[in-house]
Amino acid sequence: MAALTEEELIQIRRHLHEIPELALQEKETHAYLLDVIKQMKQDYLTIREPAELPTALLVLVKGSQPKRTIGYRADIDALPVEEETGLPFKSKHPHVMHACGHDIHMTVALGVLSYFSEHQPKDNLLFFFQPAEESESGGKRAYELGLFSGEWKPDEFYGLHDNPGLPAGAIGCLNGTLFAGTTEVNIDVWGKGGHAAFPHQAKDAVVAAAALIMQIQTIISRSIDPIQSGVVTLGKVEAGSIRNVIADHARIEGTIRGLTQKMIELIDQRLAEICHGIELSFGVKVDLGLNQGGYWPVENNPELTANFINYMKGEPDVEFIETKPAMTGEDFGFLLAKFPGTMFWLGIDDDSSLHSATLKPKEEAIYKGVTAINGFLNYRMDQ
Ligand SMILES: CC(=O)N[C@@H](CCC[C@H](N)C(=O)O)C(=O)O
Repeated sequence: MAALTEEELIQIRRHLHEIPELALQEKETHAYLLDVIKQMKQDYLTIREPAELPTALLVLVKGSQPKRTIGYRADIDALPVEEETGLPFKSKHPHVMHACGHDIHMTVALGVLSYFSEHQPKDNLLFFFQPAEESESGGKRAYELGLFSGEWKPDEFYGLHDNPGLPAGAIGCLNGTLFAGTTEVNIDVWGKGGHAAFPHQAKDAVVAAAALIMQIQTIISRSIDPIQSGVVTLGKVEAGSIRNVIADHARIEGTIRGLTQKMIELIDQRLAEICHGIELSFGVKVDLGLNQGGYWPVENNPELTANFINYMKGEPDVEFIETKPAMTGEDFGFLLAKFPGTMFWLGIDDDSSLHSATLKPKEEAIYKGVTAINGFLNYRMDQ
């Protein structure tokens, strides 16, 4: 089979888009990726399906004169979002959608892999199809399970994220911190239930949670140097069962973002203090759970990233855009702390933001992305 064509890649992307799966549940996606990869020329490929992380997939392409192993990572999970694009190939899985464009990430990786399955690379190439980027720390899990040891250890690692704010197919990057570090926040407020008519005999978890939410929103405006930046978003709140029963429990889930580890720790600390204050003022118990997982700030390696940017800037067929840091998180930050490398953006030109139910990436980005990455890898392997 020849390297995958633009039309074939679009069909692959549409199929992946139809079968989104949540973190660590990516069985159908894994099986489909495997099927596509097995149809490629196998002469230089070794495929690995790690039992310890069953939805992950690693493929090593044997180089002709290897000086190094270059890693390339694509994340494969989706989000609990009900799709509203109206596309003929919209998600077949209720309440799950590739709303972060990981279908594009996988397709670009397959395009690059199929090219190098036909044109043996000089260096070894390691493709890592990674489960669980949105939650459950797939990158960190893979590392801690030892998946990157021996011949599977990359000397340098690259990965992309799609970006609706950039023209389709444009490459964006920054030599520095590209993405924020994040901490998942879980808060349980425990009060005392009761009759709606007798609030003085209860400890209302809803009122305490409401006050807590408003106080948390003062952390960024009152405790953080305005010249620096951070984010606290509380995306999910659950409490109560019926209008006339005072709730004894409220659950709040959210995420903290900061461009440095110090910033994240400062926000974590203020959050703990505010939770304690709510306990005192409302007579409730507040359990605060913080989990950073592998969502460390995405720090691009200075030398490798300068080289990457230099190539992309000099390539007439690539539209390169120097970007600012973003408050998105990525567990590729963990892998870049273990292996030097570069994360970059691929433009998909859409009015909808990442994580929205109406995200519709422009598919012309796929082939442009594959071409830019193939060009960069060939350039890198000549160095
Ligand atoms: C690119 C992207 O959107 N990534 C996610 C990563 C989530 C990290 C973690 N589960 C959290 O919620 O903090 C993002 O939301 O930025």
